[in-house]
Order: sequence, then C-alpha cells, then structure tokens
Amino acid sequence: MDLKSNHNSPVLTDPASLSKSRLGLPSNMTPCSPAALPFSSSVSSPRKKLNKDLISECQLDDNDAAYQTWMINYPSALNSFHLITSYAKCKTVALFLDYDGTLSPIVDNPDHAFMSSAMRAAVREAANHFPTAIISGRSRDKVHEFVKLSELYYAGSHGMDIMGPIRISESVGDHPVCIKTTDSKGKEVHLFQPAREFLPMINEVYKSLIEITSNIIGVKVENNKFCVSVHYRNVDKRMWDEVGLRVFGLIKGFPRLRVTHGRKVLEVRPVIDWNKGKAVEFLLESLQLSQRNDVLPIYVGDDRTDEDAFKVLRERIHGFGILVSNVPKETNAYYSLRDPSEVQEFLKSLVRWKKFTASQTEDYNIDLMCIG
Ligand SMILES: O=P(O)(O)OC[C@H]1O[C@H](O[C@H]2O[C@H](CO)[C@@H](O)[C@H](O)[C@H]2O)[C@H](O)[C@@H](O)[C@@H]1O
Repeated sequence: MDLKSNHNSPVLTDPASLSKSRLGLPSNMTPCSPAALPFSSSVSSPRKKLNKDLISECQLDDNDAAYQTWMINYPSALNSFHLITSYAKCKTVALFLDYDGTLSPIVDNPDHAFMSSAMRAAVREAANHFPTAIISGRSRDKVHEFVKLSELYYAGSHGMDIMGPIRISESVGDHPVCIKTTDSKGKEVHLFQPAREFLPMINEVYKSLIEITSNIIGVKVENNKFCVSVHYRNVDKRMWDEVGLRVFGLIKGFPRLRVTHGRKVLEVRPVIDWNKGKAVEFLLESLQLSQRNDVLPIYVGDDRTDEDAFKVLRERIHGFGILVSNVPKETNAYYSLRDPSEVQEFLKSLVRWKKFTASQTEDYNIDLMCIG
C-alpha cells in the first residue's frame, strides 16, 4: 500500500495491483485464488495450514513469474554485464549512486540505514576507478555520515545540495547559488544549492510537521535540509490516510512547496526546476564529462525520485539507468538489480573489468614499445 503519485491527492492505493495492470502482465499471473486449490473451506486445521502454505507458495511462484516477465524489458545488469561493458569500452564510466535501498537495505528506522563495510569497500574501489557521486534524498551531511568516504562527490536533498569539483564552466560556476568553499579536508570545492532561499520555509514546515503529526504513533519527521521527509512505515495502516491528509493539508498553505512520495515516505520539497536528473547533468559538467561522446554515465537507484535521473540518461545523455527492485515496476531505467547485494556485486564486477582492460592496454603498449 502506498500513496498515489497524484500530488494533489493523499488517496492510498496498492502499488502491486497498480503495477500489474499497468505493466500489462498476462492475466494468468494473478495470485492463485483459494477456490482453485484442492481443499474445501471446511478442512481441519492442519489442512488449513497446508492450504495457506500452498497459497503463499503459489503466490511466490506467480510473483517470480511476473518478475521474470518484467525482466525481459529490464534485464539484470549482472546478466547483461558483457553488453554493458561492450558499450563502456574505451569510454569513461561515470557512476551515480542513490543511497537508501541501493547502497543500504531498507530498514524500519531511517537513522539505522547503515551501509555494510563490504559495500563501503566496493564503493571505495569503484570511486578509485571511476568518477563517482552519491545522489540522495537525505541531507548531504547525513549521507556522508553513513558512507564515510572522501573519494567521491555527494549531492543531498534530491540533488538540491551538491558539493562537487571546482567548475570551469563560467555559466553555472558564477551562478549566485554556486559558491566556492572548502571541504572537510580543506580542498577547494563548489557548493551548489539552488533552493537556498527556501531554508527558512523548510525549517518552519519541519517544525509544523512534527507538531501536527505528534499524536500519530510511528510517524517520523526527518529534516533533510532542503526538503522534509514524513515517514509512515511504522504507522498503523489505518492511519496512513490521516498522515496524508495532515501533510497535504499543511502544504496547501505553502504554494511554493510540493509533496512527492517515495518508499513509505512523503517528501515536502520546494517547487523548483531541479531534481536528481539535473544533478547528474550538473555533476557531469563539473567533472568536465559533458559534451563528450566517450563518456558512459551509469545511475543506480531504487526510488521514484531516481526516475528523473533515469529519464535524463535515457533521453539526453546516453547512459544507463539501473533500477534496484525485486518487484516489477514502471521505470525509465534500462536494467535492473534485485537488491543492494546485487548492487555490490555489480560495482565489484565493474572494477574487475576496469582493472582487466587497463592491464590489457598496458600489455598492448609494452608490445608496441617492443615492436618499435
Ligand atoms: O534518495 P535516497 O537516498 O534513496 O533517499 C530517499 C529517502 O530514503 C530514506 O527513507 C527510506 O529509507 C529508510 C531507511 O531504510 C526507510 O525507513 C524509509 O521507509 C524509506 O523511505 C530517508 O530516510 C529519506 O529521508 C529519504 O528521502
């Protein structure tokens, strides 16, 4: 169950049924009905138990069949690794990674979404071989606190808070919301905060959201600097509508803010023409990787907000989006990975491939030198 993507309506819907009909999956992929099973409703309890097991087994099979069908259009990035690297050959791969649900598993408490040390090692290695950035809905400081790596770039608040390399480009480098500063290690960087003027408003809304949801058990309001998250994952399902009503009700009084939603979370953010897709373009330009046809951007993410980036990669900058999901979803991504453990495997494979191609180039150069 989730909130509908219609920004004006807090109506709750079931995304599983939605995605099934929208994806046009075959009708035989609906979950088994008990009537189709060889037990009557008046069976004794062990039989009832068997019946229940059979239904869930059947549903699992159906879900898996639906996923396999979906994967025809969104193949596994691991299974398609050779194809991906054949495109990447002789190109600079630029990596963009979402955080929650991509580098860390989804957990009930957002403050406990820790990254495993194995994942951290994989991301570090990847960042040592490819220009890498993390683009998260979290505040930039919070995601840095989780990731703890200085080898890469960070964009927080869905791309509205980017700390990147010093931009050579005059056009945006001189933009009033882009300032020169130093990072925690004293290195000169550019800080790009296109929603800076919204800071007082966001802080006001953050306080009001805490106030108006304080008597709903399980709600958690998280300040992500340029946006606010209202989590309802731990709220009794019967109260989900009420959470939606209160949040949308409050935001009605702030025409310059809007509400989007992610995984059991409502996100209040400024109405500005900026999103994770724009952040990818901004970072590519900062890294001097835009306007080149020897660059392959790859974006890995699991959330609806990542769709903006997938769209930019698909339509504008010729890269690959990889959706992390273990259920069929509508997406602008090209490939899929089931969960963060597959993301880790994918990152490790990319590094292995890069090392291998680098060693081959070295061998080739040595051969050339010998011939010369
Ligand atoms: O862009 P992301 O890095 O994916 O951030 C999106 C939101 O992620 C976090 O919430 C989600 O993960 C939590 C921890 O696993 C989970 O408890 C919650 O239900 C998810 O929605 C984060 O807390 C939000 O602020 C981000 O906007």
